[in-house]
Amino acid sequence: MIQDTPTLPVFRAEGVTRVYQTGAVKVWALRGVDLSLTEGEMVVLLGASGSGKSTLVNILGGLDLPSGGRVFFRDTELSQATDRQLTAFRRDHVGFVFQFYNLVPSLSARENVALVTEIARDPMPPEEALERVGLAHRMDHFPAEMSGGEQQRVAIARAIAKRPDVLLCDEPTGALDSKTGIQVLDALYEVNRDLGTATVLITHNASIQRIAHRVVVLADGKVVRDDPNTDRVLPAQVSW
Ligand SMILES: Nc1ncnc2c1ncn2[C@@H]1O[C@H](COP(=O)(O)OP(=O)(O)OP(=O)(O)O)[C@@H](O)[C@H]1O
Repeated sequence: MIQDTPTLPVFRAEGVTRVYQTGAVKVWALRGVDLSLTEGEMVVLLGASGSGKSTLVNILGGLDLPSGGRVFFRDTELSQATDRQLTAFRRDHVGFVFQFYNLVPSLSARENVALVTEIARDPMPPEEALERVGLAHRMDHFPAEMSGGEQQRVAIARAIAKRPDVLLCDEPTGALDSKTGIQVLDALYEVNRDLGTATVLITHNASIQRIAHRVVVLADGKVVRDDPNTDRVLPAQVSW
């Protein structure tokens, strides 16, 4: 068993709602979510398709605003922020990892990561970011020359190279088989452990919850479970 319990709040959501309106039809994607995320914590977010996971993570990451309720990043209220403030928040504090890697095909792994480090305030060298995700030997490969898991690890290197405070991952292993999926989880696990980056990981694979400090389950736009994981394991111990 691995014991490490971080404590300070990095995100706080209070009564968050999100209603999508398409014509006359309203969809209540979030129906009053209360949640806090602690500095350095790894949270796995589970829930059926349509339960509101991506909506919640997009709001935490400043990609979207709630319809009601309040969201704070440390002392800053995101739910009151202007577009310009949200852009600055995302640039300075958030790394995103999505199911599809969105790498530039004509650029090497190193160059894909350098796209971000060239505009960040205090970036790590692209080489260090790639080493952290186990790709020291693939720096000059192009996306088409890499496996899905390697491409996703380049995407993780790109997300962490600007040293974000939080890493928001929406189905990062959704397109991967078990072997490459575990390599991707290893990279996320080590970033969280070694850099202390608070991490939210959305997944449909319930066995992945075993690597989390805390497990949150959404159903129908509400938190129906929010529990610490007292028996954390390494990604290699997850049965896929
Ligand atoms: N842009 C949008 N316009 C209208 N409805 C939307 C929009 N985005 C999401 N929804 C609806 O909001 C609800 C929650 O969607 P969300 O994508 O947050 O769920 P999810 O739990 O991430 O699902 P999945 O696991 O399938 O990705 C769903 O009913 C979805 O159809």
